[in-house]
Amino acid sequence: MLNKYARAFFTRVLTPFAALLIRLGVSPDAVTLVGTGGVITGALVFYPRGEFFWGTVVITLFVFSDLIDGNMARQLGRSSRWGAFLDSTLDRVADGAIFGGLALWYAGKGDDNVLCAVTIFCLASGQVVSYTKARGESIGLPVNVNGLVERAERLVISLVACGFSGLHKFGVPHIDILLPIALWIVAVGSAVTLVQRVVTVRREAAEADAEEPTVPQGGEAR
Ligand SMILES: CCCCCCCC/C=C\CCCCCCCC(=O)OC[C@H](COP(=O)(O)O[C@@H]1[C@H](O)[C@H](OP(=O)(O)O)[C@@H](O)[C@H](O)[C@H]1O)OC(=O)CCCCCCC/C=C\CCCCCCCC
Ligand SMILES: Nc1ccn([C@@H]2O[C@H](COP(=O)(O)O)[C@@H](O)[C@H]2O)c(=O)n1
Ligand SMILES: [Mg+2]
Ligand SMILES: [Mg+2]
Repeated sequence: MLNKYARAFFTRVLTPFAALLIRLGVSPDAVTLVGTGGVITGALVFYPRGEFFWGTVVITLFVFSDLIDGNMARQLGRSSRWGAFLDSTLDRVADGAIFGGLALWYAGKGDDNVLCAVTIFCLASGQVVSYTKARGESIGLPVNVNGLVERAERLVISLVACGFSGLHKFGVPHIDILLPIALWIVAVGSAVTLVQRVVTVRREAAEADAEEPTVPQGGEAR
């Protein structure tokens, strides 16, 4: 949903900044790499210590690089297969760091086994949700579904809740309840999205097999 409705807005807002980076000689790949490095640093330095506010500020500053790199590549007319691969692969790394950092908090000083498990479920299910699309497309299916909770939703729900929960350390009472609520929402939403995508791939695969029973290249069991 966000990908559909918010992307156009952020493209307009970020295009001048992307153009500036191009004029400065920065490459899209450099933005992808630096952005991911910033997200990993923010997540793994701050979240395991329960510093949710500052962790979220750092992550937010860098996570928008994911919208800037593609924008730069398109302005340059240099959208490439390599760029698409790098972008998607590093998305998975960044997501792993964000939910991994939160899981480390709950496994350590946060001391909550249930929320630790929910956070690990968010991490794993988010990665599998993305994999369903990538694998479905790699065997030649359109995978014509996005589902309830895509990556942008997972990030916005988690980061907004995390940032506000961090205000608890500055004396705002009860606000830290937002993070557990958000993690449960992301966990349930990701499970629903997974089912939506698997059902779609199953239907599309059956239709494709009925038309052409040969397994496409790269489609063998892995
Ligand atoms: C006192 C209050 C304290 C609060 C502190 C700060 C609060 C922080 C608030 C918000 C931060 C959230 C920002 C997160 C936005 C980033 C979203 C983003 O990067 O989305 C990525 C996505 C890129 O798509 P790609 O095509 O590159 O990625 C594909 C995707 O990963 C697929 O995954 P799947 O969906 O299948 O699971 C993969 O399959 C595929 O391989 C991969 O290529 O971009 C979008 O989707 C575009 C939409 C972006 C919408 C952004 C909405 C932001 C909303 C609110 C912003 C609030 C602004 C706050 C600014 C604060 C500044 C300090
Ligand atoms: N280093 C990069 C990053 C991205 N691309 C291209 O942009 C597409 C992703 O666009 P976003 O707006 O979601 O970032 C990606 O599929 C590539 O085509 C690139 O070429 N190089
Ligand atoms: Mg990107
Ligand atoms: Mg991306």
